[in-house]
Amino acid sequence: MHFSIGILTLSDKGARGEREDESGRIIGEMVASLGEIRRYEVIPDDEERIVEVLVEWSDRDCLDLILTTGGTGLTQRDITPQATARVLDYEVPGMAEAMRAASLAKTPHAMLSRALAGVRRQTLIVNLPGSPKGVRENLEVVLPALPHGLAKLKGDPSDCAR
Ligand SMILES: Nc1ncnc2c1ncn2[C@@H]1O[C@H](COP(=O)(O)OP(=O)(O)OP(=O)(O)O)[C@@H](O)[C@H]1O
Ligand SMILES: Nc1nc2c(c(=O)[nH]1)N[C@H]1C(S)=C(S)[C@@H](COP(=O)(O)O)O[C@H]1N2
Repeated sequence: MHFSIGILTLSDKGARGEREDESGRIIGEMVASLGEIRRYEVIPDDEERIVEVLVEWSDRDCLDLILTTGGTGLTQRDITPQATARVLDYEVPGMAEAMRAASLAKTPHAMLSRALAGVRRQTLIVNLPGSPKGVRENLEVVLPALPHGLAKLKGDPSDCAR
C-alpha cells in the first residue's frame, strides 16, 4: 500500500537558511519505500505555526503520515511536543516509548526527548529528535510498524477525499 507523507522540520536556524536540513533529507530517504513525500517544510520553533501546519496537512491534505524533526528537547524553544499534543485526537504512546527505550541503549541523552506520537483524524503524527543521528536511530525503530499501522488508519471511515 502506498502512503502520503509530510516531513516537517522545526528549526530556527534552518528556517533562517543558516543550516541545511540534513535530518529532513534523511527522513525522506528512509521512508521512500513507504510512499510519496507530499509535503515538506522547514519552519521556526513557533508553536502556533506548527499547530497550523499539522492541522492543514491532516485535515486539508489528508496525509497518512507526518514526521516532524527537531524541537523535542528541554529548552524553552523546544515546543514540538506541546504543539503536537494540541492537535492529536489521541496518543500512540507505544511508539514514543519504543523510540526512547531503543535510543537509551545508545545514548543517555535519549531521555531528553519529549517526542510524542499520535493520531489526528486519519493522520499518524510522529515526533523525531533533530540531529541526523537521532532521526535515523528513532525512525528505524518505528519504521517496521508503519505499514501495518498506516494501513489500519487508512481503513477507518474518513471524510478525507484521498
Ligand atoms: N547535529 C546536527 N547536524 C545537522 N543538522 C542538525 C543537527 N541538529 C539539528 N539539526 C537540524 O536542526 C533541526 C532542528 O533540530 P534541533 O531542534 O535539535 O536543533 P536546534 O539546534 O535546536 O535547531 P534550531 O536552533 O535551528 O531551532 C533538525 O531537524 C535538523 O535540520
Ligand atoms: N536515538 C537517539 N535519540 C536521541 C538522540 C540521539 O542522538 N539518538 N539525541 C538526544 C538529544 S541530545 C536530545 S537533546 C533529545 C531532543 O532532541 P531535539 O531537541 O533535537 O528534538 O533527543 C535525544 N534523542
